[in-house]
Amino acid sequence: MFGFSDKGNLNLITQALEAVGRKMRVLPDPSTVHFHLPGDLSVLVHRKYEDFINELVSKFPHEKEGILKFYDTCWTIFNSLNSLELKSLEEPLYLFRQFFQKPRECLTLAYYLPQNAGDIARKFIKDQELLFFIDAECFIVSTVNALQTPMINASMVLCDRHFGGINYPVGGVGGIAISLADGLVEKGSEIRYKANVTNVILENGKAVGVRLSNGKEFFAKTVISNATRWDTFGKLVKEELPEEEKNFQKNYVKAPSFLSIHMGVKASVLPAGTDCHHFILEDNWNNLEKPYGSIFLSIPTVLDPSLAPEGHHILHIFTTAGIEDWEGLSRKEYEEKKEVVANEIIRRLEKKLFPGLQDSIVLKEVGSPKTHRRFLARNDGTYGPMPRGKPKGLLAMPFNTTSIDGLYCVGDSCFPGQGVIAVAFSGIMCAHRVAADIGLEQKSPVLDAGLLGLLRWLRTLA
Ligand SMILES: NC(=O)c1ccc[n+]([C@@H]2O[C@H](COP(=O)([O-])OP(=O)(O)OC[C@H]3O[C@@H](n4cnc5c(N)ncnc54)[C@H](O)[C@@H]3O)[C@@H](O)[C@H]2O)c1
Ligand SMILES: CC(C)=CCC/C(C)=C/C=C/C(C)=C/C=C/C(C)=C/C=C/C=C(C)/C=C/C=C(C)/C=C/C=C(\C)CCC=C(C)C
Repeated sequence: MFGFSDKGNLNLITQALEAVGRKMRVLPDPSTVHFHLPGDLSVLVHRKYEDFINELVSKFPHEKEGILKFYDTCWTIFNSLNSLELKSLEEPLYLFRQFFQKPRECLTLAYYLPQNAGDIARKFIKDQELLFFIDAECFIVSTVNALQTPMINASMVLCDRHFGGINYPVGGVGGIAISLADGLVEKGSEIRYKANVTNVILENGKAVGVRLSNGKEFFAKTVISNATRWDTFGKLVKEELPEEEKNFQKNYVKAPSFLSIHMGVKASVLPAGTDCHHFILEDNWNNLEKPYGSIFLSIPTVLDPSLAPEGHHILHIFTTAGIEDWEGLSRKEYEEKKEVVANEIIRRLEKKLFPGLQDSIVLKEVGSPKTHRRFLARNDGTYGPMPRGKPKGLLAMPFNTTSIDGLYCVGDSCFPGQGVIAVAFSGIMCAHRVAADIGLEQKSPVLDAGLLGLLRWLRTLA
């Protein structure tokens, strides 16, 4: 996980837990990911920045200068981000204060806001294989290539992995939700589980509450939806799609979902010193973004052996997959297809990394895009938004307010997009905007109207 460090302003998981009086024990991951790429290009992203740069330069010595310039630009952006107090970019008083206190940093961010990582990489780097590598660097966090990945988001992940580092919460990532929920309840909140919202209740065009599938209704001053914008406006709000959302859907499509395999294997199948995270694209760069084209693999027991019985490891293997492949099958066909597709992926891993993998399996569970759709209640099981074409960086991403008074959105279909830290930031922004709107924080209605209008107009330019 990103966001778990004890320094800077971007350790948003640490901060969220702290806010509710919780702290989790974490184990530092010595690397972010081990890339296994076409042409037997192997790159380990070490935690220490210098080690990573040395490794990358050793593979592309002729591009040393370009590599340094590209990643240095990322650091300029990251340092600007990390120096700001993170609050709502839709709240003008805060925004002006930040511009006044940190003009250089804010202007840097404003300058890079409409730009993408691939264009910047091309300014400094000519080697096509290295540009493909930058595509892979972006793809693992955005599900699209570098030309479609906003530079701010790329900089955030390409630097924070070295600054705050990747850290593993002992006991597993499920502990994060449990700790947050415990802390919230202790602070006086109430959480309703198995509460399936089917409607946002509107009164005179204002959101005033929600209705559940069991018919119960809840009323409030403010409704915040963490469902995707496609679900919020396609299912929960029964009105015609507002113009703002039409614009969002014009600029963004649903990213594919995942096929996920969770396996328990005999420990002996992994060579000593195996890294925790791997990304595998065997022999054709053109397959990077294709469904089932590349394979993600995490082995959490490398860091936290207590998760599996002694002598065993857990493998979480996943690859992008679209819902359309999995619709219209009978139960039997569906189960058979999961088996066939999973076995093929396991065969590829066996060939590339772990000979004997198939015979070492003790337990195997396969989830399809339908599983993601069912258990996460996400439209088509989507991983999040993906630009339809080449985006203008983050310019078109909607923030938290919506065209319906009293209704706000958070999550990965809001600025700045996919990723736990990204959605945590969208939560912080939303909390601040709501606090201003209900009178808990300062606000200026005149400036609000001006800024929100300006942002709306900027989005139409993208
Ligand atoms: N790498 C991974 O495997 C992984 C895993 C999980 C999350 N993530 C990150 O998390 C991000 C997603 O975070 P998010 O918060 O936007 O989405 P989310 O899907 O994690 O959270 C949305 C929540 O809303 C609930 N919900 C949806 N519809 C509902 C309804 N009608 N009624 C009641 N509850 C409803 C869901 O159950 C879910 O708990 C992704 O972009 C991804 O980067 C990554
Ligand atoms: C408003 C205007 C107009 C202007 C103004 C200017 C300014 C001031 C601006 C500002 C801005 C800001 C602050 C921004 C922020 C941003 C952020 C925070 C971002 C973030 C991001 C993040 C991200 C993207 C992340 C991501 C991550 C991820 C996705 C991850 C994932 C992972 C996975 C999938 C795993 C892997 C595994 C393997 C390889 C195995």
